[in-house]
Amino acid sequence: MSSLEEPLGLDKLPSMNTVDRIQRFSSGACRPRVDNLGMGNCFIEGRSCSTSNSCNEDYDEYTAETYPWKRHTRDKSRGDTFSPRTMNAGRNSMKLGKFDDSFSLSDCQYNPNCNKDIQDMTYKFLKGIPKFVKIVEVGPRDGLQNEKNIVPTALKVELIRRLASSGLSVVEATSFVSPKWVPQLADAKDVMQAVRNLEGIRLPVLTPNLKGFEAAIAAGAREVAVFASASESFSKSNINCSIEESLVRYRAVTRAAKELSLPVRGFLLLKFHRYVSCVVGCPVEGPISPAKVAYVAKELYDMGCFEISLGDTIGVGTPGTVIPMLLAVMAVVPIEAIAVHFHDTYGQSLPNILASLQLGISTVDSSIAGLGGCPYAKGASGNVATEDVVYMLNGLGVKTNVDLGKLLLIGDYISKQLGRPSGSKTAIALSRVPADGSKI
Ligand SMILES: CC(C)(COP(=O)([O-])OP(=O)([O-])OC[C@H]1O[C@@H](n2cnc3c(N)ncnc32)[C@H](O)[C@@H]1OP(=O)([O-])[O-])[C@@H](O)C(=O)NCCC(=O)NCCSC(=O)C[C@@](C)(O)CC(=O)[O-]
Repeated sequence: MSSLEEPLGLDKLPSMNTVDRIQRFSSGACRPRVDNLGMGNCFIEGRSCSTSNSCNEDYDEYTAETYPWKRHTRDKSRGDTFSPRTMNAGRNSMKLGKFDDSFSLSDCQYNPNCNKDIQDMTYKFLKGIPKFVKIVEVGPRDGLQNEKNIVPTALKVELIRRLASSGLSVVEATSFVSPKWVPQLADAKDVMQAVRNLEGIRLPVLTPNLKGFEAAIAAGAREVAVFASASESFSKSNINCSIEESLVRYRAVTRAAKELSLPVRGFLLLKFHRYVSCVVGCPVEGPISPAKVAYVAKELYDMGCFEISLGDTIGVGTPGTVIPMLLAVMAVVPIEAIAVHFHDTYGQSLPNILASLQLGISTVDSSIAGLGGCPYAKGASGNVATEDVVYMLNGLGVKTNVDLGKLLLIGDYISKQLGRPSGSKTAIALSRVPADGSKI
């Protein structure tokens, strides 16, 4: 393994003091936002509140609700104990069957049901995790944009319809970009017109400039996303302009959207260049500093993007690189406006998501069946699979309102239509479990 391939070690992580400070900042960041883009009240850990004090008060109540064993430890006389069962919440709770028995070891030393140290450690490890996580499904856009064969419009529309019925509240529908650059999404207008009246679902679309924005609005889009890069070379290869030029374009888009009172999401494409050499053979720019990422994120936020999705476009980040980058962004953008978007090239998505959740981030992008890849990012593989994210969140007791069973069926459907196995580890694992042994 060359030094370029070595993951960053713990010694490169910020000190706990920094993390504590930022966590305090994140509660402090719980403040009303003055704009008309749907962020009037702060929204932290799945609940809205209007002042940082009320958020702090809510926190105690929230931790007690989310981690019932915290209360249980205070009331052992009732015989209540921490049980793995309490980790599961929401519509898709895992029904623990045979596996549950394996936790009931007679030796108390190894039994989480009666070991207070384990309860305390578990609580400490999980306490920053939000109670509710919003999943932004990007399969129909990011997932399909890199498909070599043109996917029929009717299939794209059917995929969006099915995803909308799974409990997801946001499904990225398509991109109004140049068909010369992304031929797969040349049918953006037809897709949008077919799904525009779906109820109970937000359907943002990507718009790289005013031309794309106007086409999106004409086709019925009611939410748009702009996408900037933290790397000059990547900005050039993806949207054919410098970072500053892209920010000028996006200011025009956000201004136009504001006039129509439409929300704008901002994507910030990252490349952890330290690792690029092992993917494409030549590091062009060296590492992108967290400060550079924070600068572009703040520009997007200040121009009116209600949410900034931080995208590890080629999936090379590890918690060692992702955490410092997130801390830098959290210092300038309120935590409730930050989302994370990981590709799974090196299998780092779930650890990166867990680290993000521990910092308090509560919006995660993912793609059904792990579809995806960016046509202008060589080596980019699929996004983290939505099924895998929901499986992990269910296991953590975090609510998503998404039905994992339905997701698995949709993932199976689209994988079969595209003629390839699912990229979801959960889907693959469960497809091997006999029907009567399924835990879902
Ligand atoms: C930005 C441009 C358009 C600049 O492309 P350009 O060639 O510099 O544009 P131009 O202004 O010189 O115009 C060239 C032609 O494109 C047309 N044009 C111009 N704009 C549009 C438009 N909106 N829709 C349709 N057509 C358009 C324009 O009308 C003209 O047509 P012609 O006169 O030659 O017939 C181009 O580079 C482009 O479309 N890039 C999109 C690349 C892309 O979609 N990448 C993937 C999305 S980013 C991503 O996947 C990462 C993300 C978000 O998922 C996060 C992560 O994974 O980390």
